Amino acid sequence: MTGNAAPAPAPPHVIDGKAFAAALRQRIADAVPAFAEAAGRAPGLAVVLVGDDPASAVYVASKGKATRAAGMESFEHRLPADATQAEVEALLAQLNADEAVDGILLQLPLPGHLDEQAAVATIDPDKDVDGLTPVSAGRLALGIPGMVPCTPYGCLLLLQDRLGDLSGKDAVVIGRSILVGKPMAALLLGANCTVTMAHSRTTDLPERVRRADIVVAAVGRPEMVKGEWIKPGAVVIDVGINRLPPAEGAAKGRLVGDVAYDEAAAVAAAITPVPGGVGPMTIACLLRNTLVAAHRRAGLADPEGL
Ligand SMILES: Nc1nc(=O)c2c([nH]1)NC[C@@H]1CN(c3ccc(C(=O)N[C@@H](CCC(=O)O)C(=O)O)cc3)C=[N+]21
Repeated sequence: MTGNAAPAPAPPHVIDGKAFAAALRQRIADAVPAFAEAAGRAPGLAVVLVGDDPASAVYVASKGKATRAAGMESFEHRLPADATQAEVEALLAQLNADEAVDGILLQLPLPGHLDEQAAVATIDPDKDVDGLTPVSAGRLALGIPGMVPCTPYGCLLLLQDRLGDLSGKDAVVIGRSILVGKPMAALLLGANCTVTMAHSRTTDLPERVRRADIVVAAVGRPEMVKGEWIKPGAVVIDVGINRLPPAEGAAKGRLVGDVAYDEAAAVAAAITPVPGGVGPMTIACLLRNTLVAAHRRAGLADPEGL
C-alpha cells in the first residue's frame, strides 16, 4: 500500500475476512456499554501464556489489543517455560474464581512437559471462550448452547454470509484437529450440511473434494489442496497459516494457506485469502464469545446480532 489511498476493495470472489471481522468487532464494541451498564463492570478476558514462544507472544499481544479496543478488560498472565502442571492449574483455578474474568484462554501449544488436555479440562466451562473443554465439546456434539471454538465459528459466519442457508450442501473438512476440524464438522452438521471429514488416512481425497460445495482446509500443509480438486462454484475456506522458507536474501518467507490460492481462486465462487481471511475472524469470535459468556454469567440474555 502506498500513499494515503484507501485499500482497494477485494475482488468479489475474495472473502474479506479482515473487513468482516472489523465489522463484527465494531458490533461487539457497540454492545459493551449496555452490558457494563447492566452488570456494573466491563466484560473481562484472561489470556494465559506459558513459556516464551515468539509467535505465541505476538498472538497474545494482538488479542490483548483487540480486547481493549472493544472496551473489555484484558488480563494477561505469563508463566515461565518450566512452569509445572500444578502451577498452570493453580492459575486457572484462580481465574475460574475471579468474578471480573468472563473468559479464559490458555494459549496453545503448551511446552511439551505439560498435559494440555488435563489443563484445559480444569477451565470453568462457562468461561471457556475457546470452546475446548470436554463440556463445551459435549455441548456442541449434542447441539445444546455452549461455547463454540473461535476459528470454526468464524468460518461458519463467513460461509453463511456468502451462501445464506447451508442446508443440503456437501461440505468437506480436511483435518481433524480438536481446535478446528472436529468442531467445524459439528457446526456444519448442525447447519444441515452433509459433512465428510477427511484426514491423513483418507483415500481419494481429490475426488471427495471435487464433489464438495464447501471446502474447509485445516491441515497445516502449505498449498496442499490443488485448484484442480475444486468444483467450479465451490466456496473455499482456508484455515492454514504456513510460513514458507525465505527466498534468497529475504528475512522471512511468504505466508501461505493450505490451499494453492491462485489455482483455486480461478475455479471457486469464493475463497478466503491468507493472511486476511480466517485469522482475523478468530480474534473477533474470541471477543464475541467473551461478550456472550459475560452476559450468561450475569444472567442476561445473549446479545443480539452476534
Ligand atoms: N488456545 C488457543 N486458541 C487459539 O485460538 C489459538 C491458540 N491457542 N494458539 C495459537 C493459534 C493461532 N491463532 C491465530 C489467531 C489469529 C490469527 C490472525 O489474525 N492472523 C492474521 C495475520 C497473520 C500474520 O500476519 O501472521 C491473518 O491471518 O490475516 C492467526 C492465528 C489463534 N490460536
